[in-house]
Amino acid sequence: MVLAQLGGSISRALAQMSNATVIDEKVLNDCLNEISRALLQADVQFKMVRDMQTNIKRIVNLEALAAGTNKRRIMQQAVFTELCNMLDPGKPSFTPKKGKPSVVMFVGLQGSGKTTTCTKYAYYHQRKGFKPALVCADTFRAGAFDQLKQNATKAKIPFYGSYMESDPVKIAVEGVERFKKENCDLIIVDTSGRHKQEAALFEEMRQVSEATKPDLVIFVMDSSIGQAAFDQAQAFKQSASVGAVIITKMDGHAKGGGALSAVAATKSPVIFIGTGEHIDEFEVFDVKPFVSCLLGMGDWSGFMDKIHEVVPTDQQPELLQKLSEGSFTLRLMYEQFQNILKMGPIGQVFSMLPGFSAELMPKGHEKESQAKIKRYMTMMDSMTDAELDSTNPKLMTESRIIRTARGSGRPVRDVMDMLEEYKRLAKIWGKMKGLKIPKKGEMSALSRNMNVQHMSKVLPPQMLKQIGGMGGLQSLMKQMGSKEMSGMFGGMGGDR
Ligand SMILES: Nc1nc2c(ncn2[C@@H]2O[C@H](COP(=O)(O)OP(=O)(O)OP(=O)(O)O)[C@@H](O)[C@H]2O)c(=O)[nH]1
Repeated sequence: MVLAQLGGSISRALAQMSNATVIDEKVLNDCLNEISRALLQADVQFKMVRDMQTNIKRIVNLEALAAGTNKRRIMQQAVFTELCNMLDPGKPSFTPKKGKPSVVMFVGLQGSGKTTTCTKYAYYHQRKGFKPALVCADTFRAGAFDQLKQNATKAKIPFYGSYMESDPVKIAVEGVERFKKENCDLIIVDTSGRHKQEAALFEEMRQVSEATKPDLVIFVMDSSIGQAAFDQAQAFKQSASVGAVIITKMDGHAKGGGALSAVAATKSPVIFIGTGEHIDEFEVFDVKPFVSCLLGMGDWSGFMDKIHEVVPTDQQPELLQKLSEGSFTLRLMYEQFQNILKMGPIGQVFSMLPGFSAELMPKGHEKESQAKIKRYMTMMDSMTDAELDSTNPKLMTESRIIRTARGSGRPVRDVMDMLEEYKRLAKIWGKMKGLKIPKKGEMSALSRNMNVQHMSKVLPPQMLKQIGGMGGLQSLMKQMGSKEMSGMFGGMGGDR
C-alpha cells in the first residue's frame, strides 16, 4: 500500500510545524497546505481536502498551538478527527439478521472484484452462522457464472445461475425465490459489470433491483482507481440506492484515499475491504485504525494510546515487552479480555484495544459480545499453562480442542471460534514485534500527553482558560505529576 508514503508526508509536515519557533497563521497554513498536497496525491477528492482544511482551521486554536508543547499531536488529532468524520457517514448500513431472509445486491464495474467479493461476503457470514446463497445475475460476461459456481462450490455455498437464460432479471427473481423457499437467510445477487459506466449497465441494475427489492445494495470499488472514485461511486449511487461500499484490492498499490471519496459520494459506509484474492482475505472495515494507518500514526502511536486507555498502568510495561518479543499468547488475550470486562458496560467503552472492536464487539451487540468474551474465557480456563503461554496455535491439536470443549462444557465449534479469534488478534498485535520500548521517562511523558488531552476535554472551558489553555495545563501537570491531577479532576464527567 502506498499509504505509508502519505503517512510519511504528513508526519514531515507536522514535524516542520512543531520545529518552528513561533506558530503563526503562516506556519499553520504551510503545514495544512503540505497535508492537503499529500492527501490529494493519495487520491482524496479535491473538494474534500479543501473542506477539511477549512474545518481544521476552525477547530485548531492558534493560541493553544503556540502555547502547547505538543503541537504536532494537536494537529495530528485534528486531521485524524476530520478524516474519521469523512469516512463516517453518520448512519450504519443495513446488517442482515440470522434467520430472517435478506437480499443483498452487489454492483460495480467489470473487474472491480465483484464476483470474488460476493463469495467472500457469503463465506464471512456463513462462518458467523448464516445460511447464505449466491445468485449469478451476470449474463453479460461469459464465464461469470462459471467463476461464481467454482467459488461457491469451494466454499460449500448454494448457488443459482443459468448458461442459457440471457435475461438477468429473470435469473435474479428465480434465484431469490428459490433460496427464500429453501430458508436461506442471506441471498446475494451478483449483477453484471461493464468496463465503464454506461446507460445499459445502469438500466439493467435498476431492473434487477426493482424485481428483487434488495434490503441492501453494495457498491464494490477497486481501490486503485484513484481520483475517479468519487464520480464512479456517485454514478452508481444515482442509479441504484447504494447502502454500503466494499473496497477491494487494498493489498495492492492502491493509495487508499479513494475510500474517502466513495463514502462521500454515496453517503454510505465502507463495511469491508478486500485484501487478497483468497476467500478469507476480507476484513471488516473499521474507520479509526484505517485513518491511523492513512496518517502513518498507525501502528505505534495509535496503538500506544489504546494501551494507555485500556490496560492498567502496572501491566503496560510487561505487555509491551511481550509484544516487542512477538509473543502474543492466549494468556495475553485472556488478560486483555479481563481488562475490557472490568471497564464496565461495553457499550460505554468508546475505544477498544486494537482489533478488539469491530469483529469481536460490533456496535449494537454489546450484550452478546460480553457473553462471547466470557465464553472464550471459560474455555481458556480449561487450557493448560503451556497452551496459554505458547504462541504456536498448532499446540491445540484436535484432541486438545476436544478436551478443552469437554472441560468447559462448550461445543468444539466454540473452541475453534475462540482459536480463530486468537489468530486474528495475534496477527494484528504481532505487528508490534520488534518495537522499541520507550524508556521510563519517555513513557511517562506519553501518559502525560494523554492525560493533558483528556483533561482538556473534561475541564469546563472557563477553567481551562484560567489555567492558560493547553499550554498552561501541560506545564501544570508537569509540575504536579499527572497522577495527582487525574485524581483531583477525576469524576468530573468526561467525553466518554
Ligand atoms: N489482490 C486482490 N485481487 C482481488 C481482490 N478482489 C478481487 N480480486 C481479483 O480481481 C480480479 C477481478 O475480480 P472479479 O471478481 O472477477 O471481478 P468482477 O467485478 O466480478 O468482474 P465482472 O464479473 O466482470 O464484473 C480477479 O482476478 C480477482 O481475483 C482483492 O481484494 N485483492
